[in-house]
Amino acid sequence: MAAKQPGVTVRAPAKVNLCLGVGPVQGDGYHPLATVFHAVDLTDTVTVRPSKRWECTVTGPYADRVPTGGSNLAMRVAQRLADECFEAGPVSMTIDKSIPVAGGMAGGSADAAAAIIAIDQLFDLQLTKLDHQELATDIGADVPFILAGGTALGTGRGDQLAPVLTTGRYEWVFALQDDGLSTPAVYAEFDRLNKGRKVPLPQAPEEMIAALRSGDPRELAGALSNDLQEAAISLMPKLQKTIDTGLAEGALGAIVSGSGPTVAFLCADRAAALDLMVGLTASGVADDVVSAGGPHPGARVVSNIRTV
Ligand SMILES: C[C@@](CO)(OP(=O)(O)O)[C@H](O)COP(=O)(O)OP(=O)(O)OC[C@H]1O[C@@H](n2ccc(N)nc2=O)[C@H](O)[C@@H]1O
Ligand SMILES: Nc1ncnc2c1ncn2[C@@H]1O[C@H](COP(=O)(O)OP(=O)(O)O)[C@@H](O)[C@H]1O
Repeated sequence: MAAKQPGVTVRAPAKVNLCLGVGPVQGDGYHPLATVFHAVDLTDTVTVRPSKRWECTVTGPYADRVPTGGSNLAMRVAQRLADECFEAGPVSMTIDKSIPVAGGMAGGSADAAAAIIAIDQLFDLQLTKLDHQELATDIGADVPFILAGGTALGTGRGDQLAPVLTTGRYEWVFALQDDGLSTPAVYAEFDRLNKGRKVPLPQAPEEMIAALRSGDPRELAGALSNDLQEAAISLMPKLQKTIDTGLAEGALGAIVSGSGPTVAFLCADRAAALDLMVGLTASGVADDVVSAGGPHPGARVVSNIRTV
């Protein structure tokens, strides 16, 4: 086993589901989805260096909420590749975390996607795109999209992807909560709320796809939808006030991001986003407020470290 360079740094984006259609739970415990993923320029940065022993350090505002052992999704990727590939071995990993933890923005998936690219390059494994996708799908349903980035239709568990044509750039404000929501708990709440109802299979989101092609943020705002929103609000009722406040403060549209509890607000432009950040911060309906634009590329190498 020999690393080809002293270190590799990869950056990976957060996502918001612009629409999230959820079908009835299947025998494997997963729900069939029809979702449009959208990557935004709120990113985590993962650096790997060859090491004699496994190490993981997390920095940034959410560091204390992220595991550093084998349950860290990025470490899981690195350890899997070390087990499976003769050329790969232990690494010292640093995760600089800006994506909220358990926020419905795929932060753990972003780190896992970054680790796939970083370990491949560090040990020159020469994995194919298909190898990347298969490993990503195995780690988690959101990981394949984070590798791809941009805006994409996700079906199956959310891991079957097709790119969606978009025009222009969209400005978002995200209202964050200190407490996270567990993804399995939100899906379980969706099942509980729908007990006795016939949940249809999710349909292709044609209105959303047309809105993205138009490039008009007002049209996009009208097409936002999330079948998990009711469940997320049921588990965290204060999110309804966050949504109402952001809309009253001028957001074009609002949606719980994935399984929540982050709320995503779509704004007319950058100036409107900055105004909304001020309004949301002053109202106290979020523990933190950040802005980001999309679409953004998927996980990418930002530097090959040449000196140790
Ligand atoms: C809800 C979504 C929307 O994009 O993301 P988040 O908002 O959590 O980031 C995803 O479906 C989350 O994807 P991800 O967090 O990668 O899920 P996984 O680790 O594969 O699965 C965790 C658990 O979520 C549930 N799950 C996940 C995906 C899916 N299509 N149906 C499900 O029921 C299952 O209970 C599963 O055991
Ligand atoms: N690299 C990682 N970053 C964040 N959380 C991680 C990571 N690896 C494992 N986890 C675990 O996964 C859980 C969900 O994390 P995250 O991906 O941020 O949430 P979500 O699925 O809501 O987007 C966390 O509570 C944490 O225990």
